[in-house]
Amino acid sequence: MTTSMPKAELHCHIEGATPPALALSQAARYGIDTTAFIRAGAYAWQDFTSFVQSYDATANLFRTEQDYALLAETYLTEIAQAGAIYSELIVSPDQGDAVGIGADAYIAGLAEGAERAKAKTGIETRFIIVGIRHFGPERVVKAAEYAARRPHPLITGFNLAGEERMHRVADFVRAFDIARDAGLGITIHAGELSGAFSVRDALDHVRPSRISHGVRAIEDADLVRRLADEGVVLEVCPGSNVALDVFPDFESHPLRALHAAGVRVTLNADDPPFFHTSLAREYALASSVMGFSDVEILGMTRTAIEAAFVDEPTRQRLLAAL
Ligand SMILES: Nc1ncnc2[nH]cnc12
Ligand SMILES: [Zn+2]
Repeated sequence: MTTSMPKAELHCHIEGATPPALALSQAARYGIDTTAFIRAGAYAWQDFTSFVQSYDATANLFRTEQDYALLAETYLTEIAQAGAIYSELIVSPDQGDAVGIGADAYIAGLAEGAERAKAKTGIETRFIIVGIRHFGPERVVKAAEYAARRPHPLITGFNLAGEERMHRVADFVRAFDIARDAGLGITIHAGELSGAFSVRDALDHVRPSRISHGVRAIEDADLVRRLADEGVVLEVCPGSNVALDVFPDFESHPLRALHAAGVRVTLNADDPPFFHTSLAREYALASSVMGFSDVEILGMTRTAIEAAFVDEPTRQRLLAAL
C-alpha cells in the first residue's frame, strides 16, 4: 500500500495542477466561459496541441498575486495530505507577463501559497523556472536571464518544456548556459513527444543532471546504458505518458525496464488533473499495475530527494524523513 508512504515530486507544472473545481470558481470570479476546455467537470483536450490550449486557458484564470497564492496553497496542501514531503513546481515567468502582473508578482504569489502550505503541513517546495520551447529560443533566453537574476530564494532550477517537436535542443544552448552559470539546477523535457535522439541531444548539448520524462530513451539500448552510467535522473510521469498516448497503457510503459537497466527514476504527475492522475495515483499504479515493491518505490522517493535542487541541509532533513 502506497497511501501512507512518504512521497516526493520533481515535476509538476503549477498551472497544470489546477483542480477543475478551482478553475471553475476562478472562471466565475472573472466571468469567463470555460465550455471550450472544461466539460462535465473535467479538462477537455484531444492531443498535445489541444492540451496546451486547455492548459493556457486554465492558466489565464489566475490573474493576481493572490490567485497564484491560492493555486499553490491548494495544490501543495492536497499533495501534502497524500504524503508528499517535497514538491518542485515548474513555474513560468511568461505566464506572469501573459496575465499582466509580471514575473515578480507571479512568483511572489506562488511563494506565499507555498509558505502557507508549509505552515499547515510542513511540505517543502522549490520552483523551477521554465522556458517554453514553442515560444522560440529568444523567449527562452529571456526566461533563463530572469531565473539567473535569482529573483526569489525558492527558485533553484531551470527547465525547458512545451512542444518538443519544434526546434532542436542545440537552439537552446545559450539559455541553458545562462541558467547553469547562475548556479541553477538543470533539467529539460526530452524523450516525451520526440524519440531517443532528443534525449541524446539533451545530454550532449545541455548536460542536465535530470531529464523531464526521458522515457523514449527506451528506443535505444546504448542510450539507456549511457543514462544509467552517467546517473542521470529521469522525472517519469507514467499517467501523463499514457494519457498523451506516448505509450498505449501502463503495462507497456518502460518505467520497469528503465529501472531494471539501472537508470535512476522518480515518480511524477506532470499536469495531474489534465491527465486524470495525481502524485498519489502514480505511486499506487507503480505498486499495483507496474509491480514495484514498497522498497523499490521508497527507493524512487529517495532518488527524487537525492536529485532535488535544494541546499544540502534541506536534502539531509528530507532524507531523514524517509
Ligand atoms: N507534458 C508536457 N510536455 C511538455 N510541455 C508541457 N507543459 C505542460 N505539460 C507538458
Ligand atoms: Zn512536464
